Amino acid sequence: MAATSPYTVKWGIMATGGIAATFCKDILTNPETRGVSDVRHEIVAVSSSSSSDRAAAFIKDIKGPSTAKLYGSYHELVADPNVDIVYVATPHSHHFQNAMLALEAGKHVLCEKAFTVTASQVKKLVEKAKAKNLFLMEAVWTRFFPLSIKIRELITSGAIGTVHRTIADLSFNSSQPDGNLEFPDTNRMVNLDLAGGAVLDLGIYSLTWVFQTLYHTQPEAQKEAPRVTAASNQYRTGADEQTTIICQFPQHKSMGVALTGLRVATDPDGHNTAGPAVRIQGTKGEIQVMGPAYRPGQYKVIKKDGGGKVEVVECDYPKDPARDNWGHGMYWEADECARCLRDGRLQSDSMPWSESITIMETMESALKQGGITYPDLITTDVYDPQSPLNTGSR
Ligand SMILES: NC(=O)C1=CN([C@@H]2O[C@H](COP(=O)(O)OP(=O)(O)OC[C@H]3O[C@@H](n4cnc5c(N)ncnc54)[C@H](OP(=O)(O)O)[C@@H]3O)[C@@H](O)[C@H]2O)C=CC1
Ligand SMILES: O=C1OC[C@@H](O)[C@H](O)[C@H]1O
Repeated sequence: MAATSPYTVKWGIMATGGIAATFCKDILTNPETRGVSDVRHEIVAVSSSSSSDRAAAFIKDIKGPSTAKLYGSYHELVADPNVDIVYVATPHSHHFQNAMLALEAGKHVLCEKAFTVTASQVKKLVEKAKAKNLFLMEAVWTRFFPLSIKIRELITSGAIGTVHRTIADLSFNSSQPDGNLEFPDTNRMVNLDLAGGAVLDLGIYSLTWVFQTLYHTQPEAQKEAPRVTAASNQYRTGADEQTTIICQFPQHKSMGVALTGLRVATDPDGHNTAGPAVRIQGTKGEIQVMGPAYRPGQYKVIKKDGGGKVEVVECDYPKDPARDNWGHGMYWEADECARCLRDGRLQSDSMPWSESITIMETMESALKQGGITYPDLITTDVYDPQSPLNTGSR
């Protein structure tokens, strides 16, 4: 029998910053290096809001195909008939306007986390995707790791009994001796105009662990939005520099604690000496995930009746020797997009629209309780193709 050829998805890349390079290098790796043969990826166009020269420098940097179209505007990218799906890799402040620009142009969308700045913006994107029969997904890559899938399976199979609590932390030590953070005030990590702050950049991962262990694993009819209690410390820019979010799921008698911050680190020495980044606690035992929460390398299963024995599972991120030994782990979410497009699915079961909305509502509530407010330009849910967020006139 003849082998079926892989389904090829044609990507258009919106923005040329750090994560765009990481993602593109991943999708340029040979899928066979991770045991995948049913889908493959092509980069057919790259756009920069600053210039087409910047797009050209980007494609050179990632050793991308010379056939890729190079655009000096996001509008040109979304108008390219050869592009199937747009990867939105701009700062979170821009996601709503940029993703809507692509959906309006009839493109499927994979949008970086945090999906948007407000829950109302996510809802508008979902409505548009539904109305136009387009695929849309928040790029929470961590959900697609074999490690995450395995842990969700362990939970649903009852391996650690009924899960009543998850504690997850993603925090970096960016403190300087003068009391400031290491980022200039204009940097996207702390700049309110770019939706800066710990929650939207890092807290989303702590919440990912809370949600994928206490919410996603529940039967559809029993999914329960959390009661949210939160507190933030504000940085001098007005962004949150440290936030703690308690998610209470009363019907399930469970609680999630999502910690995030830029003052002290989850992993102070970079060797996980301080212990797990995530603890998933059930009646029959506990799963511990060794950080960082966005890209863990190991988990442990500690059983209540395990007699002191701990199962330790290492998790690999396959590399491609033909592409400078590259392989970061973003290819798995890209493979999921390809399969959804191939199968005509508008949303992924692993990161469904309803869950993105509930998580965004959780973050919005936490930020409100922490007294964090973002400018109108980036919180509006009114789409404007000529918004400076779409035209690049910063
Ligand atoms: N999944 C993951 O592991 C990670 C995800 N991210 C997410 O990706 C997004 C981008 O982050 P990252 O790549 O680190 O950011 P960078 O600052 O490195 O890049 C952002 C890019 O967005 C474009 N852009 C458009 N307008 C602006 C503006 N006003 N200010 C700055 N940049 C602008 C620029 O590209 P151009 O000039 O070409 O238009 C710029 O290079 C964020 O939402 C972040 O949360 C980030 C890191 C890791
Ligand atoms: O998504 C992310 O993961 C890694 C962090 O370094 C980065 O700030 C964040 O955007």
